[in-house]
Amino acid sequence: MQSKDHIFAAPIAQLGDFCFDQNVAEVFPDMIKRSVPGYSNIISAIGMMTTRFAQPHSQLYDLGCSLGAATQEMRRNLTQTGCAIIAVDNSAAMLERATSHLATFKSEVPVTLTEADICDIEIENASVVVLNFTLQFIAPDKREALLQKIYQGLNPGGVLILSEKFISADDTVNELLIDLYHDFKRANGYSELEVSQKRTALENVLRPDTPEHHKERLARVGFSHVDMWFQCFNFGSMVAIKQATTE
Ligand SMILES: C[S@@+](CC[C@H](N)C(=O)[O-])C[C@H]1O[C@@H](n2cnc3c(N)ncnc32)[C@H](O)[C@@H]1O
Ligand SMILES: O=C(O)C(=O)C[C@]1(C(=O)O)C=C[C@@H](O)C=C1
Repeated sequence: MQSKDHIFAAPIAQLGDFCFDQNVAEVFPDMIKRSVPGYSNIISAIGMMTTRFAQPHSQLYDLGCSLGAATQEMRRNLTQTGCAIIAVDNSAAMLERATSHLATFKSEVPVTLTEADICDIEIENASVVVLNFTLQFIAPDKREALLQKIYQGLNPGGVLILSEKFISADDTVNELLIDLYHDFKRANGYSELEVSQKRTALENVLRPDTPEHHKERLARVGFSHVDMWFQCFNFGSMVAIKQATTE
């Protein structure tokens, strides 16, 4: 039975910055399902792209894995031999639950769960790298170096799947998408107070970029083929492909 997200349901006098602590980890499946439009579609597509892009005897990375939803979907859809998945998160509470969650599924694919800052880990012999609503929580001045490391650690023909909350470069559209997003949250049972308090708590920790900024930065670090494959309101997912040597 999944616990319901009521974290911001009551007035919080000293509202601090949002963090992925025990309270969040306990309700995370409900929180992310009711807070990210298209989340389940994105997770399914990560599985489909794993089937296409995973290379034999390579590594796949889930960076900011939370409870391992993307890791499990990659594992379920891996048809190549000799692959291993490395799932990284800097929240001990998330990893603790990821360990028990992933253990409930049978699989021959080895998964290494690592508690670390994704800015500090090595990426090597990678065919698939997933940043599923994680980069937005990385300090903006650290994002390019992280993406550069990912690009360099990817094998030719490898893919980065980057899902994010976005801002629109057009103020009018940005306001519309934020309003539609809040309508989405209300339709999913969140109160005005929950929407408002969560928005305040996220202000200093979730720093979204425009799709254009993402595309420019991904091209700058070396990706040859970049575009959005999914968007719903101010949330979406991009693919960035490292040129295969035969091209
Ligand atoms: C919105 S959740 C990601 C959702 C998850 N990828 C999924 O698909 O269900 C963001 C995650 O990134 C993790 N995170 C944030 N900053 C991090 C960092 N610097 N290093 C590692 N993990 C980080 C958080 O602990 C949290 O679990
Ligand atoms: O922007 C918001 O209001 C959100 O709730 C988004 C968001 C996210 O994109 O990661 C923030 C925290 C949780 O991880 C779930 C969803």
